[in-house]
Amino acid sequence: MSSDTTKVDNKDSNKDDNKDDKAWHGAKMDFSDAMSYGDYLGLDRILTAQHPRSPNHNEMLFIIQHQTSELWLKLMLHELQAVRVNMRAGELPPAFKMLARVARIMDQLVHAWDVLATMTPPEYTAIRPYLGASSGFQSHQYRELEFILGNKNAKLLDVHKTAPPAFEILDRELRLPSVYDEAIMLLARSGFAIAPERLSGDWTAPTTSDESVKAAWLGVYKDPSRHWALYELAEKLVDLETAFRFWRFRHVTTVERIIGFKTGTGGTAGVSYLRKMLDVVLFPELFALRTEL
Ligand code: HEM
Ligand SMILES: N[C@@H](CC(=O)c1ccccc1NC=O)C(=O)O
Repeated sequence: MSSDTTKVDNKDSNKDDNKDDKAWHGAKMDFSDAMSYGDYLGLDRILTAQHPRSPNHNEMLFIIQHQTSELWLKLMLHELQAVRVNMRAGELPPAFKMLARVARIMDQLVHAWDVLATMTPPEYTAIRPYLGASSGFQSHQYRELEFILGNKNAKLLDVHKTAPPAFEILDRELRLPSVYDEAIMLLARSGFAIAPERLSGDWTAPTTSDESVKAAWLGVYKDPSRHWALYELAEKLVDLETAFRFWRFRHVTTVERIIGFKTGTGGTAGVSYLRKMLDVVLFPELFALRTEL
């Protein structure tokens, strides 16, 4: 009896298997004259760009972790450049959508540390001698992200002086108003009194807290319904900065877990340098005002 049941079940599942076999019926199979998935995505280039230098199994993880991070950085920069254009044009809803996307990408990069943290100190020690003086410190896309968010530092351009395209891009970004500078210009255009020196001139300096800006954001937070768009903008920026802080924290804790307090391959003190970066505040007034609400 029970074997009969089994038989019937098998028969049924075989039938289902047959159905599954045909599920792809009609799929195009010949791409000799048509663009395929791999063609569209340039997979021949992306999937042949992993060149481990050590004989160690774990180097593939290290390479792919960084390559995928650079792709996400590329998308973040693409979105933030459009955010800036939209803010300048007063088109806030599309800017909100893009800012939300950037914060979610940053969250994804925060969680990506879980994958890298599966690499133990001995595993990394086997790879590290093959990295030479290379380091994330030299990531021009990361530096551009810091700059577009207002954490400017002209001295950090030096590392790119022998790589002309990256140098030019960073030099240009250094001189442009950041996304946060654009937000402050919006405050001014909405009628808030912003100190004139905060609205013009040298954009190459890192963001510092300004009393007039803080007073303006306070005005927004004290009457959200009257200034809804600015309120929404402020909260989107706070979301993004919060995700970025988590990323910095996961970086320094993962680095400490893997290399302890060794000097970095890029020449900095390592963990103590990365710990200092935890003090960076991208949008200072947006955090400072909270004490006063
Ligand atoms: C085993 C994993 C990692 C270790 C041991 C490590 C270590 C370090 C160290 C020591 C520094 C300081 C600069 C130096 O002297 O080299 C640094 C900077 C940096 N790393 Fe990593 N890192 C790791 C993974 C990553 C990953 C996955 C990324 C993602 C793209 C990354 C991005 C960066 C960036 C952007 C900087 C510059 C930070 C700044 O200037 O504020 N790192 N890293
Ligand atoms: N700075 C790291 C090396 C490192 O992590 C790294 C090396 C080459 C390419 C990307 C890297 N990732 C981030 O810094 C170290 O000191 O071990």
